[in-house]
Amino acid sequence: MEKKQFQAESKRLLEMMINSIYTQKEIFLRELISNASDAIDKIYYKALTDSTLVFDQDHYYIKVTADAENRTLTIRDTGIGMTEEELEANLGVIAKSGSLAFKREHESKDGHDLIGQFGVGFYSAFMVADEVIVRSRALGSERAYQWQSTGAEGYTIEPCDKQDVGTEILLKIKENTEDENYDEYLEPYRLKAIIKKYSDFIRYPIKMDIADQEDQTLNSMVPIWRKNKNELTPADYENFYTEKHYGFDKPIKHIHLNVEGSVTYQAILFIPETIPFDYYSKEFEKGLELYSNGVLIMDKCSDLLPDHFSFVKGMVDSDSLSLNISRELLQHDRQLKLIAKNIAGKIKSQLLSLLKDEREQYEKFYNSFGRQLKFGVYSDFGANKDALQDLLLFHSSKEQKLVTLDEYVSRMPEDQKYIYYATGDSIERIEKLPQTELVTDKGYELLYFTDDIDEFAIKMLMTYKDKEFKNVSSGDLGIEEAENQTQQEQQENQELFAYMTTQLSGKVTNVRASKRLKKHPVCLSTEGDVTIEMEKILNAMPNNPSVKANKVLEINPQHEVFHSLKAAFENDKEKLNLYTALLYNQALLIEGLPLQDPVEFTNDICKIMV
Ligand SMILES: Nc1ncnc2c1ncn2[C@@H]1O[C@H](COP(=O)(O)OP(=O)(O)OP(=O)(O)O)[C@@H](O)[C@H]1O
Repeated sequence: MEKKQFQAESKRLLEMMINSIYTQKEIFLRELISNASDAIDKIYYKALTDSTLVFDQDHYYIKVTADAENRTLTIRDTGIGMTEEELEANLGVIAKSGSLAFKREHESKDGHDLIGQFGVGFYSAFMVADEVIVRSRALGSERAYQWQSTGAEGYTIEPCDKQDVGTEILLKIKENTEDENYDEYLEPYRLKAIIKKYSDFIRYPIKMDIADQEDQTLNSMVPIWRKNKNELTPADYENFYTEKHYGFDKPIKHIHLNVEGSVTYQAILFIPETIPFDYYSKEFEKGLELYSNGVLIMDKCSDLLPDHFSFVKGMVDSDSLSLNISRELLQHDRQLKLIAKNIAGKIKSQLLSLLKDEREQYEKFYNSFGRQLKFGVYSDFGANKDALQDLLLFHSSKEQKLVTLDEYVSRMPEDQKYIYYATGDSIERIEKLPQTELVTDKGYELLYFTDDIDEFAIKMLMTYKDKEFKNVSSGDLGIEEAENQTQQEQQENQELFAYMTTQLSGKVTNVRASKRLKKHPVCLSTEGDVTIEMEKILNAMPNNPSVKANKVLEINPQHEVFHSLKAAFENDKEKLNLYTALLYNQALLIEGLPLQDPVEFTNDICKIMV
């Protein structure tokens, strides 16, 4: 059977390509500048093997000229140029990349990789131009040719005059429409911004006449991430941070990576010092700048950073990414996943060494972004908790400063079963909590949780180095002497506690003798998973899930008040009711919980005064 070739309707193909593959029109300039840079690189390559050719960097540049009056934009290069046949082959056939063919012939060994590979970028010019005229003179040729096209209607090629080797691409910029302002592509400052954004690290100078300055070079040219770390000073990194507008602060640390192996990439990452104003809001977008071959592909690639490191700023450059023809990133790219994983590991080890060697700096960082790390422990059902637990810090009752979990556990006395913590709005408040008395009396260290995420994160962690976490206000504290003593009181006064529990029904689930109080008469504790602090936080949420903690009113059997309760239970139930209400309200106040009826509370106090 005869095999037939597919026929492409090239007119329709071109139209489709021009109008549907790019999401942003401004990238036409990136594509044309990348082509110009490739054309210069080709001379560089040729010079490597051709001794009659000398590549003197100073002779090569790209020049962008806007003529608003005549609505033309010209991109000129001093590159290798195209012969008549090459104009025909490269610009007359869609998806034919002369650069890809060239690349296959000349293996790159020194990072001078050509950018072009798909053979479509050039046509993006038709997104902003009605007509494109290419004048080109190839290296080693005496003649120049002109390729001219209005897009879908086809093209013509004819001889023309051009003195120097290279290519000149003239775009006749479209008239404005209702939806589209094409004038901006004739405006020098706008053009400069587009060039800075995408083509800042093109190796050759990109020049433009702006205001009174002729031939101003717009791009930085040398990507500092390709430089040797030893050649760079801290100031170089700081300047880069500022120039790239990563932040207004001075970064705490930079990470310069040059990774080769199963995945190859370079990156410069920064750990900022201060929180961006929108950081903890939903407007904040995490991500790193992503470059392929020094050309910007994406300005916020979120897949490169896990949420728990969303504060990191910086860029990644890799030649091993799979791009689609619009030079946008292919989703689910395996290489990208590898890079992201690698980067997360590097950030973590940098933070760990900061914690180890520059504690003060780490604490500065932690004050800004520690909350994000704790969110990281909690979210995704704790998937990242093991990776993050050693980066956490909490205020310690013993040290009166932030300590790591490892520091806490390493100095636990042998008889201490749990890692104890207490929750509250501030350190000062927690210090006064009656529930902490027994634990601190025992000489045990206590961690203070003042951030609303703290307890949620710790519940997700459950244990650290096999030690369970214990809220001083909930359940059994695991301290034995206290256990035996209160057990007796509890049994002897069963009826009193049962009576008080009935009095407080709906408010507490139990009243009992406290194991944790030493000097204070009462406190609230909880039974079950939900603590009072968690109840407060959950109930403050917008979709109020109305979660209730099972509260227990604990009475200190060693306190004198307890004798009054016992006496009232025997002789005067009304007095006992009054005392019960008073003690319950006091316990609420200590916890920072609202009183249901403050007027009744003050009346009750007056009753015992008169
Ligand atoms: N300024 C130029 N100087 C010399 N050759 C050029 C120039 N612009 C384009 N070409 C030639 O035309 C070909 C097609 O260009 P086009 O931009 O469509 O694709 P590409 O650059 O190869 O690939 P990509 O679509 O990935 O950018 C190039 O491969 C190159 O051979």
